[in-house]
Amino acid sequence: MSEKTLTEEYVSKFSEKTPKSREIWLKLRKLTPYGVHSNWRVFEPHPLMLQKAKGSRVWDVDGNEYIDYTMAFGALVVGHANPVLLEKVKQKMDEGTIYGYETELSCKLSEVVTRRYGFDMVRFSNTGSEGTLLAIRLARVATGRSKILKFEGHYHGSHELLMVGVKPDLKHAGHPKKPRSVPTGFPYHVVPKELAENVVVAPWNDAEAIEEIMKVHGNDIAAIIMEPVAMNMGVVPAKKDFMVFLRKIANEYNSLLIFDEVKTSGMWYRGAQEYFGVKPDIMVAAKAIGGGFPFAAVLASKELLELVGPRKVPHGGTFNANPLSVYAAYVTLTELLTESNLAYTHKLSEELAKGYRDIIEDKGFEAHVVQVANKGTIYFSREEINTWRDFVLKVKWGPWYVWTLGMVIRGIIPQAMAYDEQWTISIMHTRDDIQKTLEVANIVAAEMKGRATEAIAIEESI
Ligand SMILES: NCC(=O)CCC(=O)O
Repeated sequence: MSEKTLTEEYVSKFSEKTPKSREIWLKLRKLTPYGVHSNWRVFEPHPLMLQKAKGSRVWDVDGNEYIDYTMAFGALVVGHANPVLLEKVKQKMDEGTIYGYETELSCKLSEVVTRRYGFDMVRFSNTGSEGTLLAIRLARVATGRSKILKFEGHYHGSHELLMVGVKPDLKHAGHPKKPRSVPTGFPYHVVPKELAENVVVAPWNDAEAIEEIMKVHGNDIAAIIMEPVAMNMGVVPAKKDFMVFLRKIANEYNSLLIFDEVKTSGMWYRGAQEYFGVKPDIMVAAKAIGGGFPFAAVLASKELLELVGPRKVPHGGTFNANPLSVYAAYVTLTELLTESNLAYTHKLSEELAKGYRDIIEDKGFEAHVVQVANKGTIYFSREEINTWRDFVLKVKWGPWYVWTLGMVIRGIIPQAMAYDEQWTISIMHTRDDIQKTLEVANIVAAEMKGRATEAIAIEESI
């Protein structure tokens, strides 16, 4: 009888520990595709079904406790069931959940948000997808141009306008310096050809390539949109001089610069502009700023945002600025995601990264850690990852999968359970959590050392 591989061993242990998750998932799979309500939750052999959460911890339906670094894909920098927030929101709920009217608090929150991020005006909605949709619409109307430049591998939500070059299959993606506008879902054309043609795709962190692309398309580009730290190929920050270059070239061609800060707005007090020293024309903030409630904000100058209005640029949404999300965001931004609390998350994140680096060095793994503010990931590759192509071609997925399972079966969810995601550290994580995580990481690494891991192919997760 052949011996089990470590992958097989961990998959068996995972299944043994989570039978109820599996049972529910098998039922759910008959009712919703892949048994998940967001494609990002697909996980082999089955996703976890959670029961409850508190602080840095989550519990699954089998009663297993985990230290969680998914933090709802970064939406929970305040931590699970933050007591300060919940106490207030529970009381607020007695006053009703949604009105379809503005409130005094939506006015106060607009003041807080515009002051914090340094813009004249703001429009609220619920999700990052809605936010990037409005940002693109505004840019097109403001410039009278149709084309958008985005970066290969960057994800801006699940709408057709930007589901191009998101996780392109390299067989179809063309030259690395001049990527093709591959629609997501290829070859099924989820995104109509006419829409994909209006999206010009460029390589991340490659100023030379962008200069050439802008020479061809620059006068038709309404906006350059980016995640300032690319979050769907692990964690790939813009190089600082690249960011300065993007601001400059956008100005040169009269294109707008849009920061999709769905994830980065929860990293620094003033968002990515604080870290990069570059200010966008339009900022889309979401996830963490709502404290775990659906909330997004599109920020821009008065000149740009005043294009929105009846018989002008359409923008609506029944749930926009609903009193619960608004109150949650207000408490989150004024009491919880303070400068000192965010600095605390950065410190823990640095400690985690250092601990992981020590383990990698000690075990001689072909891997490295990237950490920025309260986010980070381990790449099973020694080489630096700067672009989507690097990510696909240089990172090994077998060790990543084994590592993730090895941690999960010992009570640590090291990052969102998708290969392209990262860890998020909340203000409710503790030094003790980091310590425990590193102890487990040491055990998993010791088991992995010297054991081969099966090569696995990466799959589109959207
Ligand atoms: N980085 C991608 C996400 O955060 C998406 C989560 C989801 O839509 O479920």
